[in-house]
Amino acid sequence: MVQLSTIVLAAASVLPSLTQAAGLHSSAVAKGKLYFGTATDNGELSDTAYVAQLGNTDDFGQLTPGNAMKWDATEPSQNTFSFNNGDVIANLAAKNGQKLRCHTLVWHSQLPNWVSSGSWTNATLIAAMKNHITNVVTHYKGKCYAWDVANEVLNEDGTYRDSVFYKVIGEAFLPIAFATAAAADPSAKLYYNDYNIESPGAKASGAQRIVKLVKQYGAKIDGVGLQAHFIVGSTPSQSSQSTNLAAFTALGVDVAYTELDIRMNLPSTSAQLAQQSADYQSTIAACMGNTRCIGMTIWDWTDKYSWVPSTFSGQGDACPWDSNLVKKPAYAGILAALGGTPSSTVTTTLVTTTTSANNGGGTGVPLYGQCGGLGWTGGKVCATGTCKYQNDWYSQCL
Ligand SMILES: O[C@@H]1[C@@H](O)[C@H](O[C@@H]2CO[C@@H](O[C@@H]3CO[C@@H](O[C@@H]4CO[C@@H](O)[C@H](O)[C@H]4O)[C@H](O)[C@H]3O)[C@H](O)[C@H]2O)OC[C@H]1O
Repeated sequence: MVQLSTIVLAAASVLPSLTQAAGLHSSAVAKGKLYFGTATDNGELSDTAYVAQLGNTDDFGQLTPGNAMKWDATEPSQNTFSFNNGDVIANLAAKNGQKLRCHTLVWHSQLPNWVSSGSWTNATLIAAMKNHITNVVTHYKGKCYAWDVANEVLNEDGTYRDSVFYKVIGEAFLPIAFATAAAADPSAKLYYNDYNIESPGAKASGAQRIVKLVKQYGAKIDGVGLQAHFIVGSTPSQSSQSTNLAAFTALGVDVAYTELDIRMNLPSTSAQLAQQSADYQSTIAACMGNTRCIGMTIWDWTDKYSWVPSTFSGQGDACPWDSNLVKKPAYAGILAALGGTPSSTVTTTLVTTTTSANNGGGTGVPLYGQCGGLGWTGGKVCATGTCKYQNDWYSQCL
């Protein structure tokens, strides 16, 4: 009996090093990335529990406003600017010590009517676009780590989308936009941002053409944002994403995952949640494998406020936390790809420590419902070979 107590106390004395939990952002930074972050939106900021986790800088070192900096929000009528909602999020990020990705300056969507339906000439639209960019970027000067200068200007085949900007100005609207943003805030990183450019293909090639175009005009472009609005089970493979990232970074720009979420048909099943975890993990791993993939942002962190259900009928559950703000298996998948240390309870650690002779550790990929792989701190093998997902990690044998 005395001997057993001694063993338990000895195990407890090493607990801090065994149970030190590192969150998503801390783990990303420890591996040389600038941030792991999340989008947020003004309507969510009255939810106290939501705001508490949003400000948890162990998980989130960066925020992106989901809507507050778009053209319809910042310049609803010509030359009348409104920064109230954007300021709320910029100030919150500053208060929390989080980087701010600013989103977005030139986009065909969420444009006020005066832009999308105006009677423009080449000269008047260039002037209006430059005025918008100059005012908005100047207002946030010094506060934005990066700006998504242009968003989604490509069709799926890599040709230009038929936006008012392309129709009236032609492709020159892109270098003009980047040059204008650079003049207003020389220290902000300037990004081209799009979806379905996360694996090689015509649209990714189109984005690479844009990088070259902007550079050819002598304007600054620092990076390409890959939105990564994926679907469970059809997320591009890690190798395809890695090849794709390398094609961008070979052009001398940074890359970042800017709007990552992975949706599924509802209602979700445990198999879908397991696949979602694997899909998040392979995507984050692709970024981790490229030194110029500087950060990762999820498009909000909880299903409670995800944009997905209102946009894609019958789909949802796209985030790493569920609508009760509880971590899903996806969280563990992301953390494993970041090389982070999962949190575990004292009980788990003690059991793990005293059964280390059965340690099944190993270097495998941790998947929902399995244990003994990377990220399962003690490497404990359950009698059944499976673990129960509880709290925020696989903490009990079934
Ligand atoms: O409150 C929401 C905002 O959260 C929302 O933010 C935008 C969300 O994503 C970006 O734009 C969308 C990107 O996905 C496109 O659909 C894709 C169609 O192809 C599929 O293969 C792919 O999986 C889909 O993602 C949407 O058509 C785009 O709108 C954009 O950068 C964010 O600003 O905006 C609407 C607000 O109500």
